[in-house]
Amino acid sequence: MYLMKDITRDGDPVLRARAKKVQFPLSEADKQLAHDLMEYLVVSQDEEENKKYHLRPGVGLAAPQVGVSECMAAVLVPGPDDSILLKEVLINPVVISNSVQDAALSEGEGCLSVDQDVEGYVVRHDRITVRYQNLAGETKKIRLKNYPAIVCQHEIDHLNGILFYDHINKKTPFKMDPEGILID
Ligand SMILES: O=C(O)C[C@@H](Cc1ccccc1)[C@H](O)SCc1ccccc1
Ligand code: NI
Repeated sequence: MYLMKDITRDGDPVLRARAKKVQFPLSEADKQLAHDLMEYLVVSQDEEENKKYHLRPGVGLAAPQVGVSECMAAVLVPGPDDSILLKEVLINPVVISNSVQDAALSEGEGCLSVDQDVEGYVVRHDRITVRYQNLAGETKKIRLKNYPAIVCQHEIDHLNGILFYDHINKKTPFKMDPEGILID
C-alpha cells in the first residue's frame, strides 16, 4: 500500500514528463499499479485508516505521482451520503471535447505532490468528454461536469506533466476571465 513517502513531490522531473501510453494486454505490474492507485484513494478517504497511515485524503492519484511515467490514473469521487459519483481507473485518458464554459473550485485546488498551498482559481473546463480504456481494455467514453470533471482534468494533467498551479493567473489569481462557474 502506498504511504505519503511513496508520493513523488514537485521538483521530481517525473511530474513534468509526458507519461507513456499503456499497452494492452496489461502487464502484471500495470494491474498491480491500477490496484495500488485505487487502494490509496479508498484508504485515504476512510477517517480511521487515513489517520492510522498518515495519508492525505485524495480523490485522484496518477501514476507519475508514484514515480511511474505511464498514462494511468485512479479517480474516486464521493457523492452525498456515502454515494460514489465516480470510481474508475482511467487508462490512456484523453479529453476529446469540452465546454467553452470554464469552471474552478471556489476553494482552489491542492495536490498530493505539492506540499505548499497555492491560492487562486484553477481555471478548467466545466464539462468534458473523456475517452479512456478501462482495466479490461474496453474503450469507454464518459461525459463529466462540475466536480468530477475538475478531478479528471487534474489527473489527466498529471499525465501531461501539468500541475494545478500552472492554471492559476499569477496577476489576478481570483479572477476568471471570461466569466466562469465557481464550484463549491
Ligand atoms: O494530487 C492529486 O492528484 C490528488 C488531488 C486531486 C484533486 C485536487 C484538487 C481538485 C481536484 C482533484 C487530491 O485529491 S487533493 C486533496 C483532496 C482530497 C479530497 C477532496 C479534495 C481534494
Ligand atoms: Ni495532483
